[in-house]
Amino acid sequence: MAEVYLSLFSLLFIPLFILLILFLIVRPKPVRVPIKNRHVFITGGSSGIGLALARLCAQGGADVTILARNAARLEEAQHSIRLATGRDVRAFSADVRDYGAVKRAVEEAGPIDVLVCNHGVYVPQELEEQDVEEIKFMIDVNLTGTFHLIKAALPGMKTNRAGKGPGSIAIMSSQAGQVGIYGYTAYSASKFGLKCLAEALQHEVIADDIHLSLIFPPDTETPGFAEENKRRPQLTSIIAASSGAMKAEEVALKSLKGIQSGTFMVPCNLEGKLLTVATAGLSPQRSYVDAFVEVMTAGIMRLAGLVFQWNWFSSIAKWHAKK
Ligand SMILES: NC(=O)C1=CN([C@@H]2O[C@H](COP(=O)(O)OP(=O)(O)OC[C@H]3O[C@@H](n4cnc5c(N)ncnc54)[C@H](OP(=O)(O)O)[C@@H]3O)[C@@H](O)[C@H]2O)C=CC1
Ligand SMILES: CCCCCCCCCCCCCCCC(=O)[C@@H](N)CO
Repeated sequence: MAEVYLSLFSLLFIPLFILLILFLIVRPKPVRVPIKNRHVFITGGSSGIGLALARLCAQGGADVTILARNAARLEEAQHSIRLATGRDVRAFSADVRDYGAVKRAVEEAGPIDVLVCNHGVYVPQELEEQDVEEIKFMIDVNLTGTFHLIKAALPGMKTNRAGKGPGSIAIMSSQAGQVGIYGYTAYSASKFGLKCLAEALQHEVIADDIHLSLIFPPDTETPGFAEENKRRPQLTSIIAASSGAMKAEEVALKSLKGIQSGTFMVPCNLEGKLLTVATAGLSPQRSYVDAFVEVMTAGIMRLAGLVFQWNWFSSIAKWHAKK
């Protein structure tokens, strides 16, 4: 009998003890990042997820600035946001690959409270088939472009931060930035790079009350995705379908909630939640509840991940057999 009580006790006590420890040690500490009356700067704000997020932030009372290359699409976006929210947003035409142009735009826009690096390009193809120029294009826009943007914006973000409350740098990754998949060698590499950038940068800017969020959407219905689909290898689509598709507005809503709660890794759907727990590794975690889930399910999540890999390699083998 005593043994039963003892095992019952440890069954309850050990998890509660872990929960208490996590409550005490999770870092950085929880934070709220407001957007009302604050300057939110969104790259790629003229289309898809960025446009949906710009509209949402304008609705929430933020002063929104958007940046992209194509001036006509920027103007269209300004018009549609004004129609939907009654608010004016500012727009800058620049290529994130051009550091000088990014710096000029960011300086003219004025100090930023919430920087959303959402711009991105994706041209899927097997590495052997893909032109070197296309590989460089994805790395330059997605990864180097984000470096340019953050470098240009940081001095302004840090100025008088103490008087303005918490700031945020949000980076649009992808579920293909959590696991490498067929057809995405360059794209996944560019998105994985963003994760390392965010982890290291969080250490550097925590003392300035600036908080990083990495957002990991699945396939999302956007103009860019429609283009991608015209040339996406069949196997890429098969593997990507492991995670359900979303609408740009849904991803924008998850993104905003993640930014406002200062969450470091922001999943967008149920599969994304599993993927985020499975790939938690040594990432910062502010929520002791999420940390508890990560600790308690680590083994079973690894098992689930291996089952997914088994399934993906089976699809690849089947596809080759059919050829
Ligand atoms: N849609 C999806 O399935 C998924 C998308 N994502 C990520 O979400 C982000 C947004 O994607 P989505 O909304 O689909 O994309 P869209 O192609 O619909 O929009 C991309 C935006 O980025 C801008 N942009 C592209 N290149 C540059 C550049 N060199 N300099 C400045 N701005 C640029 C575009 O404007 P312009 O061309 O005028 O410069 C446009 O505003 C990307 O980072 C993408 O990787 C992640 C997971 C899934
Ligand atoms: C342990 C549990 C694992 C759970 C599920 C794993 C599901 C992985 C699916 C990966 C999908 C990648 C989509 C990328 C979309 C994208 O970025 C392009 N459309 C271009 O933007």
